[in-house]
Amino acid sequence: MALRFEILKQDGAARLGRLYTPHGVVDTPVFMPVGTQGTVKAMTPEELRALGAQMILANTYHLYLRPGTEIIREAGGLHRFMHWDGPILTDSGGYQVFSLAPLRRLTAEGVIFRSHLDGSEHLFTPEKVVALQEALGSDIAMVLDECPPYPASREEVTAAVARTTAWAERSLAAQSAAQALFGIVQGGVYRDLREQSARELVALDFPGYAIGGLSVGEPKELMYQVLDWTVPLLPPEKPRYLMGVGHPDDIIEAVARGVDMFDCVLPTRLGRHGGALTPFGRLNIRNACYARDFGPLVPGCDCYACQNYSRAYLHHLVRAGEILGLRLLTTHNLHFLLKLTAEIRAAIARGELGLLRARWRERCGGNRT
Ligand SMILES: O=c1[nH]cnc2cc3nc(NCc4cccs4)[nH]c3cc12
Ligand SMILES: [Zn+2]
Repeated sequence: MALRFEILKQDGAARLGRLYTPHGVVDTPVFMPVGTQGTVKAMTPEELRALGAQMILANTYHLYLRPGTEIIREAGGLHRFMHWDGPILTDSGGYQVFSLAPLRRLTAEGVIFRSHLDGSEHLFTPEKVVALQEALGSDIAMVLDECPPYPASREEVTAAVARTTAWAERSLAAQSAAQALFGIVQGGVYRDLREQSARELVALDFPGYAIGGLSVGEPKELMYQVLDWTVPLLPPEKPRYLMGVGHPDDIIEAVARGVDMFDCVLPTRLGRHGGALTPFGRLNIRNACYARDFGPLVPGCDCYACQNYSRAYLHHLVRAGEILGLRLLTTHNLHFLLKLTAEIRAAIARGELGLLRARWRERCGGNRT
């Protein structure tokens, strides 16, 4: 099914856009909080909405194994089941099978794997994964693809591209509901394989395209180079989604190269371990130096956590394993990334993304954001 995508402004390769989904309009560039098991961990949908979240991601692999997509279908679909009425994108599970499931076998038909929960054996085929996502009722579904690890040989990546294209074709043929399906470009870090994968998928005329096979441990510079090769080959009038990204600096660099959609577990996963995103890199509140620091988590941050609690209190909560600690850190980290993407959209609207990019580079210097 086609997905209406409007480009309101260009700033270099960066685009300010609007994505019209059955569950609402999304302003792009957009950061999607990750709700792997049908919840963005520790956050209610109302809190997500208040933080400015527009669209969230859920994982077909996890929801298929538990509670099962049939239960979710009987509940009326994932939106009703989890009480989130905004757009939802579901990942197909190919990546999760490779990164989570012990024992898996790739065949031309699909991937056989054992559940990481109880060891039971399952088969994912392109057709089955489309059907699962239709049962979940997500607004945007991803094809079953093969994401090679990093590093991977040319032979491995060549085979992954061929399988990904063949599975993409079968996925389109298996569609029966009005759900937008995105193709996923693979090709590792090999320019010719990226070009081949993009060319083959563009010929299949998907309503949107994801760039896969990145944020899998490769150096940042290599990820940016793969984007330089790949993004220009994708239809400019369709949305581009960089899977699993990411860190603030990576989001800015990818937007500057023409990417519109992002997802990453960083803000929630980092928050659960006491990590906080700041304009100057990261801070870990568990550090003893914060035990008597009565200032805000991040001075100048206007989020609920920074406005109402001290570093000392957050240090205590996280050290004591108190649930409120991870909720407050998650609140701050999601606010940080959602606010950054709002600032990116405003900068593109003003034709000043270059300024934001330069400011971010000088503030962060080399350290990880
Ligand atoms: O090629 C892909 N295909 C389908 N889903 C993906 C999800 C992905 N997520 C990451 N990285 C983000 C991560 C965060 C923590 C573990 S991985 N890279 C990814 C690549 C793919
Ligand atoms: Zn804050």
